[in-house]
Amino acid sequence: MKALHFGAGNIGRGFIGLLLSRAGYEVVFSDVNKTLVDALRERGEYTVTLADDKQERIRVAGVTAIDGTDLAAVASAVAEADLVTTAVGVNILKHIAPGLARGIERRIAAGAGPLHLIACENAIGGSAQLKAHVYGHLDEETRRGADAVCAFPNAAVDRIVPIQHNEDPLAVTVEPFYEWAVDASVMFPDFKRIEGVHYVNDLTPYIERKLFTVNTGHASAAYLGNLKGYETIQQAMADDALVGEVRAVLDETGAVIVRKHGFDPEAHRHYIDTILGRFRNPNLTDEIARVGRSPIRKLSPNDRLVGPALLALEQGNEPDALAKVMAAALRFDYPDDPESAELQRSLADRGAGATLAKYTTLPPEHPLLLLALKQFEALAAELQS
Ligand SMILES: NC(=O)c1ccc[n+]([C@@H]2O[C@H](COP(=O)([O-])OP(=O)(O)OC[C@H]3O[C@@H](n4cnc5c(N)ncnc54)[C@H](O)[C@@H]3O)[C@@H](O)[C@H]2O)c1
Ligand SMILES: O=P(O)(O)OC[C@@H](O)[C@@H](O)[C@H](O)[C@H](O)CO
Repeated sequence: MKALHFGAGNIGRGFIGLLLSRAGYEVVFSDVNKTLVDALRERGEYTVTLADDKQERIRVAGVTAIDGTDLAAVASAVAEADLVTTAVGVNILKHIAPGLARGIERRIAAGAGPLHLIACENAIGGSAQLKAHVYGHLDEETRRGADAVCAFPNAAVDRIVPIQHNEDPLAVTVEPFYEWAVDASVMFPDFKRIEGVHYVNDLTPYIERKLFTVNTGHASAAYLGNLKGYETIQQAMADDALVGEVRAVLDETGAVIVRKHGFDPEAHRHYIDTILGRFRNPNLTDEIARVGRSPIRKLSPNDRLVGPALLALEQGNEPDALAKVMAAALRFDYPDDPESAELQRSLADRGAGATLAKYTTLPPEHPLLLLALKQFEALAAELQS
C-alpha cells in the first residue's frame, strides 16, 4: 500500500508520515524543499524523537520523496497511490491541486480503485477546500468520474511540532500527545483503517473543539506573549498573569463549544488543563514566530479567533478576551512573515479599524470589531504609558 503525502515538513514527518508508516504504508512525500526531498530519497528513513523525559527515538523507514514542482511526477504518484494526505498549510492547497487533478484524470482513464484524499491542515473543512481547488482543474465529465472514485474526508489533527533546529534535516522532535480525527461519513465502504486515527461520523465538534481550544489558546499565548517581549510559548506560559488571560479566552471558547456541541463542562475543563500543560512542555522550545505565523489567516472569519468570537456573540456573550487577542494579533510584527508584513503595512496605511474590517471581512460597525478596536486602543494606551 502506497500513501502519497504532500508536505515533508514538521507535521508531515513528525505525525502523518509516522502513523502511515506504522500502519504499513510505503510513504512517498511530495515537497518543494530540495534538501528534504534529496535526503528522504537518499536515506529512505528518518527519526522522530518524543519530547518527554524518556526522549524515545522512533525510526520511520520505507519512505521516499518526489519533487513537488515536477507536475508529471506528482501526477504519476497520485495515479499510483492508495491514499493521499496533505500537511502543507491551508493556503498552499491551491498549489498542489493541478498535480492532483492530472493524477485523478489518469486514475479515471485507467479504471483505478477509490481514493481518499485527506487534508491534515488547521482549518475547518480543509479537505473540502482541497476538493474545490482540485475540481477547479477538472472538466465537467471528469468531475462526475471523480465523484465516483474520490472522497475528500475532512480531518482534525493535533500534535505540537515546533520548528526544528537539528543538524539532520530529517530529524524531528514532537510532543508525545496526538489526535487525528477523520470524517468517516464520506468515506468509501470497507476502507483500510489507520491505527491511531479516530473515525467519526460528524467531524464538526472535533475540529471546532480542537481549533477553538488548542489553536485559539496557542494563538493567545503567542500574540499576548509577543506584546510582553517573549520569544517562546514556554516563556509566555511561565507568566501567571498571561496564563490567566489565556484561560479567560478559553473560558469564552469553552462556553461556546460546550453549548453548541453539548460537551460535558467538567470534561472540557480537563481538556483545557491538558492543553495548557502541553503548551508548557519543558522538553520543547516552540517559537512565538511559528505559533503566531500567518496572522491574516488567523484573523479570517472561520478561524480560531473570529470564528468562536462570532459564535459567542450569537449566544449572547461578549467575547472581550478574544477581542483582546484579535487586537494583539495586529501587533504581531515579524517582517519575515509575509502576512505579518502585509498586516503592518495595512495598519500604518489604514489604521486598526479598517485593517480589522478588511481581514475579518466583517462590516466596520460590527459589534466584534468595535470590541476589538476598544481593546486595541487600550493596548496602545498601555504600551505608551
Ligand atoms: N506543526 C504543528 O504543530 C502542526 C500541528 C497540527 C497541524 N499543523 C498544520 O499542518 C500544516 C503544516 O504545518 P507544519 O508545521 O508541518 O509546516 P512546515 O512548514 O514544517 O511544513 C510544510 C511543508 O510543506 C512544504 N510545501 C510547501 N509548498 C508545497 C507544495 N506546493 N507541494 C508540496 N509541499 C509543499 C514545505 O516545503 C514544508 O516542508 C499546516 O496546515 C499546519 O497548520 C501543524
Ligand atoms: O499551524 P498554525 O499556523 O495553524 O497554528 C500554529 C500552532 O498553533 C499549531 O501548529 C499547533 O502547534 C498545532 O495545531 C497543534 O496541534
